Amino acid sequence: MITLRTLTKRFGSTAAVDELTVDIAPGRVTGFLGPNGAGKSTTMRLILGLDRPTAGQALIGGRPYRRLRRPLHEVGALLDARAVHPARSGRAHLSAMAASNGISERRVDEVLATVGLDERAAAKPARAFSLGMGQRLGIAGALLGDPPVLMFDEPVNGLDPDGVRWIRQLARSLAAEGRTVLISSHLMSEMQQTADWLVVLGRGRLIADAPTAQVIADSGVAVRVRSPRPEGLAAVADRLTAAGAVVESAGTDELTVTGTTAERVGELAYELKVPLHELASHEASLERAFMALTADRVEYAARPARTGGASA
Ligand SMILES: Nc1ncnc2c1ncn2[C@@H]1O[C@H](COP(=O)(O)OP(=O)(O)OP(=O)(O)O)[C@@H](O)[C@H]1O
Repeated sequence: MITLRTLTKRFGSTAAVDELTVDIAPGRVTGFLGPNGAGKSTTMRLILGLDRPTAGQALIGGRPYRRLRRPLHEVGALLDARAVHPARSGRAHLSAMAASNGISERRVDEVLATVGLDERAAAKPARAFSLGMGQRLGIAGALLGDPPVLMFDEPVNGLDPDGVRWIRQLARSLAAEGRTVLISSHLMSEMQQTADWLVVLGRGRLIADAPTAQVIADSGVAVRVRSPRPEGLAAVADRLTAAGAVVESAGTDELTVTGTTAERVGELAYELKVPLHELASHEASLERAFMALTADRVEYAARPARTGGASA
């Protein structure tokens, strides 16, 4: 269990993490989401005692990191896959970690096998590692002490589709063993498949803490609208935005709308005399749910040119 209580970290006038209170429970994969700069990495660093909070607490199994007696056996983390000495081999890196924590060389063999690094790959110097091999080595390091709590920051970064699937299965099996698994990622389709639960941050604040399926269901259906008349479509978009719907434009002839119904869009198009070539409802994806949740909390927003705003 990871427990955050009014956790706050300021850098000058920026609140990177702002009074964050949430529990990350064992036995499930929790996806940690948020736009760039939302505070995910800072939160993970605070949990690991790499930064000191300005206020509040981050606890692992009820204790702050600095009070853990055998940290490697209580929490394992992959934060930066490049944080390995470039001249050191993967095996030497893990052996050094193991030796300084009273862990046997046999466990090094075990974790290398778990992450799929064979003898030859593990003998290479870290500078010769691909990004994917670096991620696997980082995960091997996180698993070394067989900890009940695991945190992976962007673990699928640089992995090929096989590697992505492997991470998904690993995360799910670690959670099924009753461990706490916290994973940050920007790949929404991947998180939709991997995470049972989501914690979503926006500008350092908690904006969702709910089962993945609920976050998606709450965002409702997405309505796709196509018209050969860009001006007419822009007028429909403006009216929908004014009524509180979230409108995204894909080019000048297509909109995706959440927070309304296909019926409402059809009536509006009829009222404004806009011919439609397509009007269809789809179950929302996590990608769309995420955009709706964080629309007004992104640091750098790209606004659709014709609709005059994507937020409601
Ligand atoms: N050492 C630091 N000094 C000053 N500001 C910082 C520092 N670390 C982070 N920040 C700021 O804190 C905020 C949160 O950053 P953080 O890296 O935690 O976000 P993130 O959600 O992990 O983003 P990303 O998805 O881009 O990795 C940002 O505004 C960032 O610029």
